[in-house]
Amino acid sequence: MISLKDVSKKFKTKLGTIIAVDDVNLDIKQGEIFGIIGYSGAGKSTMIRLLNGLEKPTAGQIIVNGKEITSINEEKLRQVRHKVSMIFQHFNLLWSRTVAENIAFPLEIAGVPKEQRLARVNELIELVGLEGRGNYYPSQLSGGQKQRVGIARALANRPEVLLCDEATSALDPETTDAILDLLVSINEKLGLTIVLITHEMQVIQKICNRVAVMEGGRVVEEGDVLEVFQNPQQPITKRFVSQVSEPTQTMQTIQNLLDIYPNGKLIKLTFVGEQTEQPILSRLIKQFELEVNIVQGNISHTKSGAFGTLILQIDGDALAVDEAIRFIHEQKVSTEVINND
Ligand SMILES: Nc1ncnc2c1ncn2[C@@H]1O[C@H](COP(=O)(O)OP(=O)(O)OP(=O)(O)O)[C@@H](O)[C@H]1O
Repeated sequence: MISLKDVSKKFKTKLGTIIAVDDVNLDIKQGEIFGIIGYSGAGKSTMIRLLNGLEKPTAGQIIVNGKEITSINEEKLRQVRHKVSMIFQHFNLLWSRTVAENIAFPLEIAGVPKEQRLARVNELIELVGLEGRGNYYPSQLSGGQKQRVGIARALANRPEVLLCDEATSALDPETTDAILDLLVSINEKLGLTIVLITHEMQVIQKICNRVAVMEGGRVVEEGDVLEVFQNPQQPITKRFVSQVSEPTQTMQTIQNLLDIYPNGKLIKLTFVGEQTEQPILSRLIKQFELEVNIVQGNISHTKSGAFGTLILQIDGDALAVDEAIRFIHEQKVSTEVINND
């Protein structure tokens, strides 16, 4: 559906050249929800602007729905843009227009006759759950309702791709969940491809099929969400995953335990699927004469399945501790020793 081949984007500034996107290769499949995650300055916004043709790459090719958008003329680019729609963190609504008039706006620009426009607007109002709000002004709506208007407006001309630019970052956690559920239902009902950029791993965990992690303009890791959660490779990915699986209090407890018991070992186990059903902990305690302390346990649900993490503190004879870790490893449970660094 969308392919990026060796794409780079450089900006020339007074302070020198900034490489916002650095040699990126990506393939986003039709009908999937694809997440791009990174901290501020990683290059996410530039990526999304490249995908809708608002920026031209300095090098490389971008193919959207079979069309190479890097070299086509303005007229053809407009046609492609018609199929690629966008929603924004701050909604970008027209404040002097009602909900219905906001949703109708792209239809007016596309020259859709009034009667069809009205019918389409009503359909969209129902789709996004804003029945009865058509005559409200944006100032009379909650944040979540404003984003629903943004989504309805983005869908008006039946796009094939929806780009979401930090679409839930201005919303509280409950409203975020409701908007993410709406995006999933739209993706399923309409078969729409969704590409979202975010700095929140919860968003990726909840709705994405696949994820790309960006750092310094590069895609440093990419894969199925469940796999990336289970087995993050890069330090930055590990940090993002721990946003979800290890609350801040746990990190504090871990630090305290490392300080109090410098001799014991803290290990993190990651389970997936049927591994979660094995009595590994009781076997460990029966087989080894060690002190085993549960620091934290957690189960995270992703779109393609659940995985669990368990942080244990094991103390006792150093050789027995190493053997116990080997034992856990043999049960095909991913094991990581947490060090004081
Ligand atoms: N038009 C521009 N001119 C010069 N530099 C730019 C321009 N747009 C982006 N940059 C620079 O490119 C880098 C990547 O920026 P980008 O906005 O894409 O990152 P981001 O991950 O979206 O971060 P944020 O969430 O803070 O917007 C930054 O160093 C930024 O300052």
